[in-house]
Amino acid sequence: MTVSGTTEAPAGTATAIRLDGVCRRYRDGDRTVTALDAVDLRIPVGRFTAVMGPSGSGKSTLLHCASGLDTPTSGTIRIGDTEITGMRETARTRLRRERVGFVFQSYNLMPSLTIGDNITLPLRLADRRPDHAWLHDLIGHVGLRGLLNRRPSELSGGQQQRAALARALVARPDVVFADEPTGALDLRTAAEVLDLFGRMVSELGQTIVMVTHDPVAAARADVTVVMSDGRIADTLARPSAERLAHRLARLERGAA
Ligand SMILES: Nc1ncnc2c1ncn2[C@@H]1O[C@H](COP(=O)(O)OP(=O)(O)OP(=O)(O)O)[C@@H](O)[C@H]1O
Repeated sequence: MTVSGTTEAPAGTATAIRLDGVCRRYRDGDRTVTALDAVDLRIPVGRFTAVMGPSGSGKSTLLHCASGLDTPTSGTIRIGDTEITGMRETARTRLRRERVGFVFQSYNLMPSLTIGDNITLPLRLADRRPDHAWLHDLIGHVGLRGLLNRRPSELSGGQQQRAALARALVARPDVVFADEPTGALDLRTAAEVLDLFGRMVSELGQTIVMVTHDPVAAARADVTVVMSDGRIADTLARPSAERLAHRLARLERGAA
């Protein structure tokens, strides 16, 4: 398993996402902001990886670049064996649709569609037929059987986030990226959603990458990548929430 201070995948584990020397700079008036500063990172297949760090440390930029939503200024990114840097926008869009799933803090379900239609939307967008056995299993896993004809506004926050996870998984993506997925949930519901993420990893071998501010959420992951000033400060295997909170507090005070 990964240990503090390294950014290697655990020995013998395949790599789902690989970043080499990734920089992302933004122009801000006459200033340049370096959001990612020569990041090298391996995200292992079939593991739950959390990304945390102080506000402005580059977590969202890392997620957007690694998922192909944004393009780095320099460096290379691979999803599996496919290098996504240098791809045209249409090819990247297709790759995201086929191989990447997303879960957002605000669920982003379509209010006018039923939960069932929300979950299968990625298949319709990709013009793919549903695999009915998988769909049946998936809906059982996320505990939404019996709620498929409801609209999102008729579900609790936790149920909506479980629907969003099912939508992210329906096309069997290589990796699911989750951006603060528990940010809008109360503690108990957040714990239930994190349990579900953990089960998708341990039971289905799904690769999940989750950006979070919350040390308690990050502590549920197999590996936590801690960011600071656009760099990776640590990669920690199953750290406790206390250790992560302490690490974050030090980084927020500006200590290394
Ligand atoms: N579009 C942009 N234009 C200019 N600067 C940007 C842009 N997007 C991000 N930045 C800057 O890049 C740095 C990293 O931002 P990023 O959003 O990745 O951090 P973060 O760790 O996700 O922050 P938070 O936890 O507050 O969401 C910050 O200094 C931010 O102000």
